[in-house]
Amino acid sequence: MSTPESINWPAPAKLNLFLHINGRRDDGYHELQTLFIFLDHCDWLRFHINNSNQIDIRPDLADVPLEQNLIYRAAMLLKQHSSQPLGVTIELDKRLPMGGGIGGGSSDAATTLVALNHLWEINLSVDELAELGRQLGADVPVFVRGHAAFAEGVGERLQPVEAPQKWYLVLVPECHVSTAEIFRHQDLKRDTPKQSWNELAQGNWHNDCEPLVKKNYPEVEKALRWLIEYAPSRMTGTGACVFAEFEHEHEAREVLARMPTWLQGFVARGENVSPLYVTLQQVYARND
Ligand SMILES: C[C@@](CO)(OP(=O)(O)O)[C@H](O)COP(=O)(O)OP(=O)(O)OC[C@H]1O[C@@H](n2ccc(N)nc2=O)[C@H](O)[C@@H]1O
Ligand SMILES: Nc1ncnc2c1ncn2[C@@H]1O[C@H](COP(=O)(O)OP(=O)(O)O)[C@@H](O)[C@H]1O
Repeated sequence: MSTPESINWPAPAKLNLFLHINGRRDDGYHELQTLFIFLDHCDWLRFHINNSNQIDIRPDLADVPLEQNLIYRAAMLLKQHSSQPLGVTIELDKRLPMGGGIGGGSSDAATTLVALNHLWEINLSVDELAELGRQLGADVPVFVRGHAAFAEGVGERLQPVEAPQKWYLVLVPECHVSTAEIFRHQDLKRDTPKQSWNELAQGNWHNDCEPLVKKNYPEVEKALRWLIEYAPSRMTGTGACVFAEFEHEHEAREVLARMPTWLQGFVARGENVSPLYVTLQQVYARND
């Protein structure tokens, strides 16, 4: 029988199939409309719980001090909801590129909240976990809730949607794009009119950050220029990753096989239900 220790918890990537920026609020945050889906391409976390009152993460993340690691911050936030000396050692198998616009850090945080809520027996509701997630970053709640969603406001108003299931080829340019830097930039386009979900569901999607990121990061421009020869292509989030959509896996793999050595990428299936929730259901079923 498997023990809680032997479970690998997925932290899936996301794509923003579109990212429309509708304006800027007085506090500097941006009003946006975006469509989140998950990918079956994940970081993997293993949780060894104990009573040490300590949070350890192995291995260290290069360039991210422990106190800034979103996994550590998520565990510390959750721990405040118990009076016990809760501790954990977390093994992280990091596969998602950092600063790539596919949400690896936010997803790691969400998986930590969901898994430790169960393993530490804290039993917060999904709404309470999503609220903790919101304190860590704009993208954490969608990963906590675990369903593809149309997001509005500054990203906090989520409406679950069913996106058609497709395959994606994601290219990972060799650069990190800072979300804060892009949102601060004076040349960012911020005037896409708001539309209803019914209008947006018809298509005509774009990413308002893409022209600026292409201009400032030649690696992104080069990757898009290569990919667009094979299929309509777009950037996710504030970059740097770019993606193309395919009906069938073999079509995406054929393009992957043609990828020149100066590019890196992967093929993944789009998911409406996060792989995290598939794992959580399996854990519940095992405990019944
Ligand atoms: C815009 C998205 C789309 O998915 O970009 P990616 O990070 O995925 O590339 C996200 O919502 C980002 O979420 P996340 O990366 O969690 O952002 P946060 O840590 O909350 O904010 C980083 C910085 O981005 C800016 N920011 C973020 C969200 C927003 N609606 N308006 C903003 O202006 C703020 O300056 C903030 O300081
Ligand atoms: N566990 C984590 N995984 C990835 N990045 C993290 C993590 N904890 C903190 N960070 C910080 O968050 C930044 C954004 O990470 P990530 O979520 O991967 O990118 P994006 O928001 O562009 O999709 C990283 O550059 C890193 O400094």
